[in-house]
Amino acid sequence: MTIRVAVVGAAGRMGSTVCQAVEDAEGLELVARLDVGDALDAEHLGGAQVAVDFTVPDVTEANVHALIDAGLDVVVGTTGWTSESYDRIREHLERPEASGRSVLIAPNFALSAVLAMGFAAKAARYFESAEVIELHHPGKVDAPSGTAVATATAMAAAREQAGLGPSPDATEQDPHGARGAVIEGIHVHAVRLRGLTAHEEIVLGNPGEQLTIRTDSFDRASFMPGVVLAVREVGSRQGLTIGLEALLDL
Ligand SMILES: NC(=O)C1=CN([C@@H]2O[C@H](COP(=O)(O)OP(=O)(O)OC[C@H]3O[C@@H](n4cnc5c(N)ncnc54)[C@H](OP(=O)(O)O)[C@@H]3O)[C@@H](O)[C@H]2O)C=CC1
Ligand SMILES: O=C(O)C1=N[C@H](C(=O)O)C[C@H](O)C1
Repeated sequence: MTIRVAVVGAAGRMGSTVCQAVEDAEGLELVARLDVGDALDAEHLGGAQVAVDFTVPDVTEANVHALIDAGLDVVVGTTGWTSESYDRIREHLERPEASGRSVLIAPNFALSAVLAMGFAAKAARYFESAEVIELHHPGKVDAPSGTAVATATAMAAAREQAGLGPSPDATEQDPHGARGAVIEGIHVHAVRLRGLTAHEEIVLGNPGEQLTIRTDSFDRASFMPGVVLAVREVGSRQGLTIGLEALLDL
């Protein structure tokens, strides 16, 4: 059976790549390309069953609520989500009028990134020191990346569960913010550099040793198998799913 798909943010770097991937995928039909100024209503959604949102952090949550109200299942790659915005989507999906609708939100659809996040969470409890460095193209509007936030959050949870305290750090003066953002106690550094696409390095240290976990998306093609898988699977899930790992047998 064919799944009819609408792409929101279709003119963007990811949206345009997703449109092509949907057109190339067996069993998927691209029925709508929407971007800024297009209403998310029946007229513009072209009978789509699943919408894919790659827009901007400021609008993605409102888009998802509108798409649920329009009767679609939704796959979201846009970043900027928080535990509060996830909760609002969960609440919306529990309303009787949203019965049967499902949403999958993933900060990163590349297999290498999903694995790197998993490896980092597994390793976190074994190292005194842990930091995250994310490196992206200079057109990116948010920092740190959604992937880095998810990585740090999962590592912090693993460290807390293992009873680890803060990483050692004698810094007393940092007037320029050189130690980066601190997410759940993990320092996260963001690099923006012409020529890059999407990269992340997780560094973990113990006396006399270091573990480096690195993922590189050199091309947006790296995200497409994950997006296509999510489009195919979202309709058979219940409620809100966070992370592509929920669909993979890792
Ligand atoms: N989960 C994943 O695997 C990945 C996630 N991302 C995330 O995806 C998002 C998009 O990234 P990218 O494609 O590089 O960004 P772009 O800026 O290239 O694309 C965003 C598109 O959304 C459009 N847009 C803005 N507001 C709306 C709106 N209200 N309704 C519909 N369309 C709108 C923009 O239009 P305009 O330019 O006119 O404002 C633009 O065409 C980011 O949050 C990024 O972090 C990126 C790569 C992988
Ligand atoms: O903006 C991007 O390009 C990317 N955004 C996502 C993020 O913020 O984690 C995923 C990937 O890093 C590419």
